[in-house]
Amino acid sequence: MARGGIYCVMRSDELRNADRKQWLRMDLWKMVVIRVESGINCEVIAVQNETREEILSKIHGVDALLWATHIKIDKEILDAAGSQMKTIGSMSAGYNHIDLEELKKRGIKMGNTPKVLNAAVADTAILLGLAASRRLHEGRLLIQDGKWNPSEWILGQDIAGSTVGIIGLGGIGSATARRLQAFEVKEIVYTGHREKPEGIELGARFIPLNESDYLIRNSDFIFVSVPLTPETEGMCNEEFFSKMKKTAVFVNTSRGKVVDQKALVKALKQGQIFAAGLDVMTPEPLPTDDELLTLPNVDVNFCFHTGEVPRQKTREAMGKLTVENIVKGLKGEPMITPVVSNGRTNTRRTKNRTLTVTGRRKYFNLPIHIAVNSVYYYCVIG
Ligand SMILES: O=CC(=O)O
Repeated sequence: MARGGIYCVMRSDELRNADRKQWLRMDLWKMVVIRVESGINCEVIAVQNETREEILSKIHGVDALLWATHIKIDKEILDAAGSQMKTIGSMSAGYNHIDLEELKKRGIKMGNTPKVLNAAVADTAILLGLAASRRLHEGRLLIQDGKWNPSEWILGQDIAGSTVGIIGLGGIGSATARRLQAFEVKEIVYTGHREKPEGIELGARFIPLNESDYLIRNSDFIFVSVPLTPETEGMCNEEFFSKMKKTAVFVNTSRGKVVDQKALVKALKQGQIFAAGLDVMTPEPLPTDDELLTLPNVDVNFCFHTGEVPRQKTREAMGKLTVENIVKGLKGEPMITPVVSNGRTNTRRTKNRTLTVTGRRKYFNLPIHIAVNSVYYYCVIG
C-alpha cells in the first residue's frame, strides 16, 4: 500500500549543523522543501547511509524513487519497492545501473538528467586532458620529493595544433569539442554510430566506427564520452592502446568499465601512451592500493567520478529535473527527459543507446540520495 502524508525525517537543526561537505545535500533538500511548500503532499525520509540494505529496508510501499546513487536498480530493488511503484527519476545522465528491461516489463517510467551536466563534465574532461598532458601530477610528486630540476623536466604535450579524437559526440562530447576550439587544436575527429549535425557545426570530422582505427592512431588526445553499454564495455583495451601514439593523452569521463583498466595500466607503464586523465575508474571507489594510483602519468579527478558534482548549479539543475520528471510521471504526464515511458523505452532519446544494461556498479558515496515516493519524497543522505 502506498504511504501518504507529509513526513520529514531530516530536521531543520540537521540542516543548520550541516558541515561543508553537506552543502550539496542542502541544495537538494531545499528543492524538496520547495516542492513540499508548493502544495505537494510529501513525505521525506532521510536515510543516513548509502547501502543497498538500508535502501531495501526502507522503500517498501513507495510510489516513486528518486535515485541519486549508482547502486543498481534491479529486480530486487523493484520487488522491495512493490508493484505500486511506477515512477523513477534517476539523477544521472547515464543509466547503466538501471535494468531497463525490468522497468519495461513492470510498466515503470524512468527519466534521467541529460544535458544539464554537459558543461560541467566537459570542463572536467578539459581539466584532466590538460593536467595529464602537462604532467601536472608528476610535477607535483617531483617537487614533493625534492627533485626540483627544471632543466631535466620534459614538458608535456601541446594541445594547440593537436589532433583530438572524441569517441562519442553526444552532449558531453560536443561540449568538450566546443571548449577545445578555444585551445586552437588543429582538427577534431570523432566517431560514433552516425554523423552528427553538431559535428558539422563544430567543424569536427566524422570517422565511421569501422574506420575508427584512424582516430585512435592519429589523435594526440582521445576523449571518451560514450555511455556504458554491452557494445562499449571494455572498448578501450590492449589493442586500442597499442594503436595510440606514444605521445597521446587519454581522457575518460564516461564510465570506468569502458576501459580495460589492466590494459590501460600496462600502456601507461610501458610508455605506450603518454598519460591519462580519469574521472571514472573500476571499481569505484578505487582501492587505495590500486596500481593506477602508483603511476606518475595518471591524473585522477580529485573529485572521484564527479565530473558534474563540483558545480553547485549543475547539481541543482540535475536535482530539479529529476524531481520534475518524477512529479510529471506521478501525474501521468510525459516526463521532460524520459528514458522509459509507460513501460516502453523512449526510442527518440535512446536511439543510439543500448537498452539492456546489466551488472552491478558499486559507486562512491554520492552526497545526495533521494528516492521519491509518490507525493512523498524519500531522501537517502549518504
Ligand atoms: O556519471 C554521472 C551521470 O551519469 O550523471
